[in-house]
Amino acid sequence: MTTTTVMSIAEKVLERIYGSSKSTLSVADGEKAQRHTHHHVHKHSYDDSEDDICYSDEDESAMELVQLGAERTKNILILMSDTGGGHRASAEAIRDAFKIQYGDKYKIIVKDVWKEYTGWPLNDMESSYKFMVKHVQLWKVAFHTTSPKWVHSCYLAAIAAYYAKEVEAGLMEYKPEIIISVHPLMQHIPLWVLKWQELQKRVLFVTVITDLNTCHPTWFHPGVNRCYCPSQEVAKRALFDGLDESQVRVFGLPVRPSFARAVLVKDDLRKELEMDQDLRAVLLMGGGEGMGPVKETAKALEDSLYDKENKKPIGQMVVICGRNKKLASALEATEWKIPVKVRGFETQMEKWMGACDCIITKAGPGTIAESLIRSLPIILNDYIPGQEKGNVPYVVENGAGVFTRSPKETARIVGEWFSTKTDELEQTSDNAGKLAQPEAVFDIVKDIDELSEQRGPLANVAYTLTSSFASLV
Ligand SMILES: CCCCC/C=C\C/C=C\CCCCCCCC(=O)OC[C@H](CO[C@@H]1O[C@H](CO)[C@H](O)[C@H](O)[C@H]1O)OC(=O)CCCCCCC/C=C\C/C=C\CCCCC
Ligand SMILES: O=c1ccn([C@@H]2O[C@H](COP(=O)(O)OP(=O)(O)O)[C@@H](O)[C@H]2O)c(=O)[nH]1
Repeated sequence: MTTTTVMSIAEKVLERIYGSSKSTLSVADGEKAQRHTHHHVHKHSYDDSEDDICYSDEDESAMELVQLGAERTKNILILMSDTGGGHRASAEAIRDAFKIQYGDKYKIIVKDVWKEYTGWPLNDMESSYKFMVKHVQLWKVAFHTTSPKWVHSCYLAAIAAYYAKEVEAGLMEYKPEIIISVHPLMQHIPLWVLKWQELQKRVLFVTVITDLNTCHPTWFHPGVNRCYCPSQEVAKRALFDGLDESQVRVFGLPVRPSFARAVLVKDDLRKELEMDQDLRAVLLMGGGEGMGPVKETAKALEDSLYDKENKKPIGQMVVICGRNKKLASALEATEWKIPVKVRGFETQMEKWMGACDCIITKAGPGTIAESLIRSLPIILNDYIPGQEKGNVPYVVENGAGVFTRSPKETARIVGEWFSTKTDELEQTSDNAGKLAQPEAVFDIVKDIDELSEQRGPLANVAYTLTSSFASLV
């Protein structure tokens, strides 16, 4: 890809937005489209410091608005997509933590702006993603071939050429003073839009990464105010990809406050969830989509948790199928020798995790982080190539669990944990608890609040100053 090609894509984007081809661009790569257009109805001059803003005459009237609206509720837009269940879970975690910490100070909107405002392929990432991860080699190729910056920048610039205006309209409906992206593909286009609208210094843009280790480089955009990394490993990658230390913070992966703050008693939970009070319990799941070898593992567990000699169960099983309805109906229709609960998409995961003694799951980062908070020993039975690969050593090397793809081996391990190797179960549980970062989500929202406070009330008038934005709403 040559600079000229990137330039022509960027020019096309500007043409789409401003309907003019007279824009003069200086483009080093797809990320660095500088806007020097004649489209400056409201021009403001900034110096390099974020806090030091020089005002023009127009801004004086804005300052009056600032004083009037200084205490106004600030809008936060969280950009997410239901590609898997983890992005929504993290978005909701951040929303809930803001509510707990700051009450009505912020109005939080969680949205898939792509889905609501754009067209194919952005509006249907869920099914494209589901298709690709089902054909796992396809995902592997897509993940790795799009990793180089020039490749994904070109794809995203091409998409922006078609949809930047729609994304702009989407952002404008919510007039956010703060944008939080919890998805790897939601940095570039919104940041371009902010840049073209000269709102980059007024609207706070932060990324919260929801992968624990081998994340895709699209997560790292140098234009963000903060990049929250869940682990030191991800932080290293961010720095390597060009982010500055001042942009990077490591607090952990945001998990819903219902996990972090609730005091849960196993006996009470089992009563509430109508589980057996005495038998040890294994939780079996496969992320929000119910992926991986869930059915085969359930069958194998039925055998390993049944004492044939004494004709009685030595454990019980909970299977959470998420949005996989086919899996749920197949398991519900099965007769089991041991106590089994089959559930669809559960909204109170903290309770099911709190009621169980270990978990079997694919290597989804959300499920892993939640399990660690509940001190659950983890058996990882699958991972999505690319972003989930690195989650396996994260769990195994820290002694919080084991990895095996074999349903029989999985069932054997659980059988031993529940009978002859209870010490190992306890030790693994202790190790898991040590890795837990229940406060991460609160640290993240506190840092965002501090950043927002540093900007002062000026951010409140971001959308009264920019004519082209205002004309959209
Ligand atoms: C030069 C040859 C190129 C060959 C590739 C061909 C076409 C590109 C097709 C697809 C692009 C694939 C994008 C890859 C980057 C995605 C970054 C990433 O990590 O995304 C992860 C998310 C899912 O989130 C993860 O979910 C997990 C659980 O399931 C887990 O929770 C994890 O923590 C999460 O991170 O993936 C996506 O959202 C994928 C969206 C797929 C979009 C498909 C659209 C396909 C149509 C055309 C291509 C258009 C745009 C692609 C833009 C690519 C920019 C990289
Ligand atoms: O029935 C379900 C199944 C899953 N989840 C949540 O969905 C998220 C799954 O995220 P993860 O990163 O583990 O995997 P993904 O689904 O993204 O592949 C976790 O927060 C789970 O607690 C849920 O709330 N209800």
